[in-house]
Amino acid sequence: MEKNTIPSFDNYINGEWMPAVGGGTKKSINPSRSHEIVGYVPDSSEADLNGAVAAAEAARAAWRKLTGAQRGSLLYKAADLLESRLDEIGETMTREMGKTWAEAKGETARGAAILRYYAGEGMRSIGEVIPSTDAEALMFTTRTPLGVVGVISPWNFPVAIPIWKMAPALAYGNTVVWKPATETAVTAAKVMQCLHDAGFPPGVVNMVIGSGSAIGQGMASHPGIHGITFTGSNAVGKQVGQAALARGAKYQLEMGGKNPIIIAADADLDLAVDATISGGLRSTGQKCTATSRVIVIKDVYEAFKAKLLDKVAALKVGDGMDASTWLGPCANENQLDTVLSYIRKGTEEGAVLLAGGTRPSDPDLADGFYVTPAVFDNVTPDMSIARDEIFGPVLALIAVEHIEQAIAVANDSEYGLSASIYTKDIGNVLSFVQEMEAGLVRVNAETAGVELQAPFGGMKQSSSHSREQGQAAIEFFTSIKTVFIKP
Ligand SMILES: NC(=O)C1=CN([C@@H]2O[C@H](COP(=O)(O)OP(=O)(O)OC[C@H]3O[C@@H](n4cnc5c(N)ncnc54)[C@H](O)[C@@H]3O)[C@@H](O)[C@H]2O)C=CC1
Ligand SMILES: O=C(O)CCC(=O)C(=O)O
Repeated sequence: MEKNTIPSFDNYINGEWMPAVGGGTKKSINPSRSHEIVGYVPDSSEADLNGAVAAAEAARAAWRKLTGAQRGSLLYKAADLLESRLDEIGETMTREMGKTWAEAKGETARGAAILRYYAGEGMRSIGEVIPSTDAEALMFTTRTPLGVVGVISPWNFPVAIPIWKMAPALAYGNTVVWKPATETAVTAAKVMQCLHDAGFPPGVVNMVIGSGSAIGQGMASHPGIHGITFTGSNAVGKQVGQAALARGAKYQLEMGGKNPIIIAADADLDLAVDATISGGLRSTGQKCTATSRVIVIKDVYEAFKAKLLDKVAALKVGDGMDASTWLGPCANENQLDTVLSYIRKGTEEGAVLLAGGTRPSDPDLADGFYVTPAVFDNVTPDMSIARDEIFGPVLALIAVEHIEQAIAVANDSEYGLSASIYTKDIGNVLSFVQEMEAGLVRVNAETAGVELQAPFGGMKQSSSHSREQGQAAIEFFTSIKTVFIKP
């Protein structure tokens, strides 16, 4: 189906591609050149969602009865297909949300690795034997799937995040209805095509593309969805959680971050600068694990700042498909507006903008949602740029006297997702690891960079206190059943 050579994509329901019942479509555009349409995608309504939920419900009994190994074999096939389409899917991701092609391909490869990890889950232990007080009885735990799982995913990791939700959901015997972000729905359709080609039975995994208010909220309130897993903003996450709680469904929320990096006086400053740049500015700062508060001990503040500014000045902003680009555009116009408004606010509240924070002067970039990477000096912990999640290429430098103050400032946030420290001092490391209120703490490493085999999630407002990925995923996607058997 082509509209003037621009491809159109459909929902995927009960093993078939189909347009939205009402026929509505939306454009997915390229944030590097906003006039360029990447594809038309469905603007679905409740009728489409109901169809997908009904298909997932009809498929779930047979899917649950397969062995874990049988389910896993389909995940292995999907991984191979995703990997074989890495360039194409990576390019689509770059054209839809702007991250560089290298990052997009890396994320797609990570998607394949996640699929393989959970394919193997089908062969691992799912329970334990517990001694009974009855000498004749055998007591043990097993796991049972939730049923139909709703997956609401954002645009910033359009392959990895939905896969780290869908792969365990499917491996543990659930069926899935997936609502991707419309901004990256073409990428989603290409991921879905891999699952289709892998041969999942009709109805086991479904995709409905549409607005958050219609399909996302519709999923959270749908009585046919037994568990809902969400990644995105705090405001929406809380609505999803409340709607799920109101009807007694299980929910899991991964939301924002305001992640600090602490630079101790004994840090290797070159490595710390590289980690700050990579953690804070890759993917244009649009990671929930992105570094945004850079807390530096005053003894090395000026030296660190000079090295940071040198390297930030060398970062090339441009189209992510251009091999020389280091930093793509913001993913959409709202993100660009948010970033520019925080840059204004930062200056108004008394921080000093040392670099970037403007639209690039290159006329070739005028039609994209570009902003140059910003570094703020003289930031105090009460300023908006030190408190709110900006989700853009903005680094806020905060000077502190000593490590205790650094950790106190780092903890002075409503969020608690990831945090890092650069130091060689074991005392600093131990204080940081023990006192830092974050779900992911990293020593001599950047704040971003989640490993698929380890639990991932935040403290405080960053999550619903659950964990995703690794073995932790089983806690959300299954219920424990305690079995007591007596002759
Ligand atoms: N934790 C993370 O990884 C992410 C955080 N964000 C944060 O959110 C801010 C806004 O970005 P958005 O794309 O607008 O995030 P969002 O929270 O609106 O979108 C995330 C997902 O939720 C869906 N959604 C939107 N409204 C919904 C509703 N009422 N009920 C159910 N689902 C709904 C969206 O369609 C998308 O699939 C960003 O600036 C950033 O701060 C955004 C994306 C990812
Ligand atoms: O840092 C990462 O690799 C993952 C980040 C993430 O989960 C997110 O931005 O939602």
